[in-house]
Amino acid sequence: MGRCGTPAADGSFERTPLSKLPCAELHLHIEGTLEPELIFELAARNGIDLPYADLDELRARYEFTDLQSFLDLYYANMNVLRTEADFADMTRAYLVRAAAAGVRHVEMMVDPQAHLVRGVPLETCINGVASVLAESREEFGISSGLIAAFLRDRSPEEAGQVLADLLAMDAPIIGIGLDSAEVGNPPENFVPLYERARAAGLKLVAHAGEEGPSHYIEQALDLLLVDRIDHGIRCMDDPALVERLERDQIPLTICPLSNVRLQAVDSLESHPLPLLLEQGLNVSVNSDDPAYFGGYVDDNFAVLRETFDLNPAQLAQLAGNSITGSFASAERKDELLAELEAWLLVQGTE
Ligand SMILES: Nc1ncnc2[nH]cnc12
Ligand SMILES: [Zn+2]
Repeated sequence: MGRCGTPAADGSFERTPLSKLPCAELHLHIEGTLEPELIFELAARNGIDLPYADLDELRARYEFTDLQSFLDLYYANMNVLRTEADFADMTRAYLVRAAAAGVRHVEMMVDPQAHLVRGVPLETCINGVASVLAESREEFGISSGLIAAFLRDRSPEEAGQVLADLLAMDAPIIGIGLDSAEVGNPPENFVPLYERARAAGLKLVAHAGEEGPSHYIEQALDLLLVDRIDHGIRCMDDPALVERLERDQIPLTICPLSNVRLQAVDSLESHPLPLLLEQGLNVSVNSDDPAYFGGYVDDNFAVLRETFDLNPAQLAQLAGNSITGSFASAERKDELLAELEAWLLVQGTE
């Protein structure tokens, strides 16, 4: 199928807007949804002096050269999150936007250590986020799960203690993840953490091959035994690994706008996602930290569609991968795949 839409008088091509593509979002840091307006609102509510005079001054900082330059601002802005209500408001704001984007299931990460080091108790961040997720299906039509992500640039011992505390409080988490500064902090450092999480019946994901080398992806698979890889784009450096990812249908949660903004790729045009999709890998589209990278999941789909001229069947394949790669129940997956099939049928007639 070619482009759908109508050529404008000046010859440019105006695409017909697609009706909401139903999908799952599998790679989303809830703290990365903290929009500048909410940062100012929470700072005022909590009596915090921000180091920015106004929204424009804050927005001027959203120019990143690499992952670390983003992480510095991401962690600094979290300082406004102090109470359960702050975490709950941030989570609700994301769900409102995600529902508008077509998200029907979300598995979101939270970074407990980033709050603990600021003196915010585990219960405050977990209960604040989880209280809103508990109602997400009823309120927003979005089923959900929470993943506790561990900071790989802090010690494995600290991560182990936080996992023990999460288990002791019976935190409503479905799995664990591994994020923050990747290069120099390989998956192999966290083998005992992942063993403990697996023994507790948790699902396992890890960022690997975002900025770090392709063998970090292999370590995450072989040593941590992860169920999916967050990012994974550096697999392109190793054809045998690409073949393995295809053969074993390992889900890769890809974040195109993030990769562009953090300069993990030279440009959107050179992003490997279409090649990986064409080669049959289980790649999905996600927003990572949408408040920082210029768009939510629908924006990511829109730029991909525009840049690579993706047709509805290809968009449905990407959305289908997000559903099959999720940890949703078999029943929920069937429900969402049926919705997607209905979406695809309608595309031909719009
Ligand atoms: N893209 C990303 N990579 C690693 N850690 C993160 N934490 C939040 N966003 C991240
Ligand atoms: Zn991420």
